[in-house]
Amino acid sequence: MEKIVVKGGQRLTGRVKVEGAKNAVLPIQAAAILASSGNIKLSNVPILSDVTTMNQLLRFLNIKVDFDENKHVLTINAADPVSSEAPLEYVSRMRASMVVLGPLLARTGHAQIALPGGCAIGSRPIDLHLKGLRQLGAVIEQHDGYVEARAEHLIGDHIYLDFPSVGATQNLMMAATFAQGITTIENAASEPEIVDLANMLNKMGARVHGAGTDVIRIQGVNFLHGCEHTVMADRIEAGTFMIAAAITNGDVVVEGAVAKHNTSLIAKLEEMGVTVINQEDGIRVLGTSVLIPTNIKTLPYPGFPTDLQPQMSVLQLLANGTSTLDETIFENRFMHLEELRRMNADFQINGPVAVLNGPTRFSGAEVAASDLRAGAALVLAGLAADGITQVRNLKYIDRGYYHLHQKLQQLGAKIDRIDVEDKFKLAVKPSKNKTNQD
Ligand SMILES: CC(=O)N[C@H]1[C@@H](OP(=O)(O)OP(=O)(O)OC[C@H]2O[C@@H](n3ccc(=O)[nH]c3=O)[C@H](O)[C@@H]2O)O[C@H](CO)[C@@H](O)[C@@H]1O
Ligand SMILES: C=C(OP(=O)(O)O)C(=O)O
Repeated sequence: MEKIVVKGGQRLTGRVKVEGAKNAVLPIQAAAILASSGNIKLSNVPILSDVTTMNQLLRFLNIKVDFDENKHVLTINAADPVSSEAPLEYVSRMRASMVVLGPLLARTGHAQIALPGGCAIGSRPIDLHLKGLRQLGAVIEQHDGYVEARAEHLIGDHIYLDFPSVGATQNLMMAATFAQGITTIENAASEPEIVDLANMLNKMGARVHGAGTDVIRIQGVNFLHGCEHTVMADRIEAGTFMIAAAITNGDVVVEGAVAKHNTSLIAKLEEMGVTVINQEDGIRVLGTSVLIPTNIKTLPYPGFPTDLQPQMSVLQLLANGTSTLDETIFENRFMHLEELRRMNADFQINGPVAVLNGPTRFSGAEVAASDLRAGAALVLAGLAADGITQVRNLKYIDRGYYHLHQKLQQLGAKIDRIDVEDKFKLAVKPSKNKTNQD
């Protein structure tokens, strides 16, 4: 078992580079299923366990996948006949496996996917995905823990989403590329990752219009082919480093970060007294010694992203007074706060609202990540804490952050990733060499 160990108190300075976006590349990998000829060549692909899981799932579906990790280039070829079943083994490891439903159904007329169930942050139903696919003419049944969809032909329709679900919008957009006629998705999600997927689909020969707004129109085509595409920068990873800079009163340039993708975060950082400068090569964040409290509500894009809420709660807890956090997207996304209590945080949770009483003097403790962003939040709290913080359950952090500890190290953090077994072995058999325990 590995842990991230942080000795707090260092001001972060310097430059850090953002990877390609996890939440953009996963649906884009799934979209490759639709290409019955040619290679899909993806650049700027992040090296993350979720990307590996999606690659394994594609291979299981009889699709050729080659990931050149040195170059961050992923080549996918789905020219051979594709099988249509995604078993629980993959779906349970990564909920985003669900986005193969739309493309599999469109390509093969059949898709059988293990039901994902909930996860640590909430229940995460897929009713909107299924409702939309039914409107396109799919017959859908649930049995033995699977959802099974069939459709000889999908036919375009007007779909209204009760909530602008990111995954449902992606699944429906991909299914509709092969539907006869025109599909309109109203109250569609407008996240930048939706735009990235639409751009990629259009390079494959699809006709998707309006992505990035709340009405997306897709004119069906008969055939999609290979293309080349560069995955957008990860706005959540970028935001995590921007918050880390603010947490340590640092001065950090987040290279490759796109300001227009993080306007809500920038507005909230500025409200708290942090200086944010939009530069040609990224975003520079300069901290402040006195953070002003602020109230935050998570919302669909362009509202404040739920995926930055746990990290931002750490900054709010450092502010000079009481802040609130209203989590409207996932009903159970405060798990990190209970761990932060072990680091001296003072807060009350009233349903979807957390009242965070700052200023907090975090003290180091042993804590465990319950999900990806909770893990990032605990590492960030460790950067500001007195003493040593040890964060367990790194498998969650590895889903969405590439070399988080090394990147923070480059910025001056005293942070390491250690194998607990090795440490134990070291403790029982001390080496003659002197080791630096910092
Ligand atoms: C891989 C990926 O891109 N994951 C992101 C995606 O997840 P994901 O696509 O799962 O998120 P959704 O936008 O679908 O979910 C948002 C809300 O809608 C609800 N809902 C969703 C679908 C449905 O059929 N019925 C339903 O009720 C969910 O329970 C949740 O409360 O968007 C979330 C919201 O920005 C982010 O936190 C995730 O990081
Ligand atoms: C919730 C997240 O991802 P997923 O939807 O893959 O669980 C996330 O990226 O924070």
